[in-house]
Amino acid sequence: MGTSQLFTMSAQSKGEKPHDLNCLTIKELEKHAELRMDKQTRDYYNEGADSGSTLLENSTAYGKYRIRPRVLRDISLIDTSVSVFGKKNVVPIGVAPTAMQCLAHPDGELATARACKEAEVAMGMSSFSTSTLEDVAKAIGDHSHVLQLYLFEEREHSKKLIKRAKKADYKAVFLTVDTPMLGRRNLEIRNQFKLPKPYKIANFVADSDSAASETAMEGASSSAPNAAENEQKNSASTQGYHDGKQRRGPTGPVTVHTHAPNPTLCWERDIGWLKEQCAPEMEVWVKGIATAEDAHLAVHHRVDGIVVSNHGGRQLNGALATLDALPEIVEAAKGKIPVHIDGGIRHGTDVFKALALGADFVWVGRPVLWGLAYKGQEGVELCLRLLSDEFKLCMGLAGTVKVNDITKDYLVKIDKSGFISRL
Ligand SMILES: Cc1cc2nc3c(=O)[nH]c(=O)nc-3n(C[C@H](O)[C@H](O)[C@H](O)COP(=O)(O)O)c2cc1C
Ligand SMILES: CCCCC(=O)C(=O)O
Repeated sequence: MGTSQLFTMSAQSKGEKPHDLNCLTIKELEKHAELRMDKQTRDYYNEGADSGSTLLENSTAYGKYRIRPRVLRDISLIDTSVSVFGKKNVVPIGVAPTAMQCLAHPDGELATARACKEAEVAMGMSSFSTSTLEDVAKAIGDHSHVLQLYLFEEREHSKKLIKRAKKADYKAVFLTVDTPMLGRRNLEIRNQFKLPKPYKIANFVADSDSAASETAMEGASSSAPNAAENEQKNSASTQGYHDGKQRRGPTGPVTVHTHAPNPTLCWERDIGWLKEQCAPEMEVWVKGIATAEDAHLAVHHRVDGIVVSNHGGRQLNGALATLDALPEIVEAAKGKIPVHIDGGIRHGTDVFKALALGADFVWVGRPVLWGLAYKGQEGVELCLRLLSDEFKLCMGLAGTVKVNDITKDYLVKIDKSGFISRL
């Protein structure tokens, strides 16, 4: 009997799920997903803006740190759990909001929600999902779910969405603030990305006032009387945002390319307004903070929390990797509001390092999409299990038994010449 089989049986005998011997790491999950996704989806999910250097650095930044493990500490009882949005989360890991999950698997966001419920992990739901926010809320039950929001220039759409989110028991709104314009994603442009039939940007189909709005999503039904016209509008506006020639006010049907980027967003007008709309049921967080200055402003405008994010390297290429931006943001906000982080997290040790540098919680984007493409709900569960198991192992081998024990004392920074510095 091979060692891997033995390992599998030992996991099973403890009542844990058996290993998937074809997929033991997030890297392997990425490879499996690559084979299962069509080119348009693979390019849309995996690419970063411009040369993709920020996308790459989000992951490689973790390699600048090494762990200082402590020993002889009785780590037989490790508690990886934390509390987020008033609920227990079994690990300090959540599923970041990513758009259009039906591209990866027909069950899309519903499969992700069921996996999050099973794994007891919080889910971020994109406004631009291919399932409605109500259906996702039903699928996740009373486990934590938050709604990512693109605040549209057309406030009415956003108002309705917020109302629906409250009713569906979303715990918070994550306002995405790093998309005043759409980042330049060259593969998306070259592929002339469109959501294929029969999928729809589900939240705005239910919300639409007319058949025109319903059919004008990417992948519009050709049976609509004005489908051809809308199709044309869609690709024209996509082009307009990508080449930066002009900004049209986003009137008409809600599409990703016309409505998500909002160049008018600002602290003074929009945060107060959003807090009013969300109170008292839902918290307001800002997702896409990259500097101490903006962390101070977030505290000043009394948001409930921050997600340090560069949108997975899909917006401003050349921006700092999120892990590199984290320390100054933690210094500005720690103890005042919670600081979460996303971008490039591919190992349990990455989660440990982000927490050691002061993050309270991490969110994971692409690996979940890869899990979805690999095996739907089961694949997302596998993704979450790999990261959770690795994180628990890291905690134990580093000599920590509680998430709160993880501090910068457990890390050193190592530069390119091998010089090691304590933090
Ligand atoms: C395919 C894709 C779609 C995304 N869609 C959204 C979205 O709708 N709203 C949002 O705020 N962020 C979106 N993001 C950004 C993620 O929430 C998150 O910031 C990022 O994926 C984290 O980096 P990671 O993929 O390296 O984990 C998207 C990311 C990807 C890869
Ligand atoms: C305007 C983009 C909407 C989806 C998204 O956030 C992404 O693809 O990164």
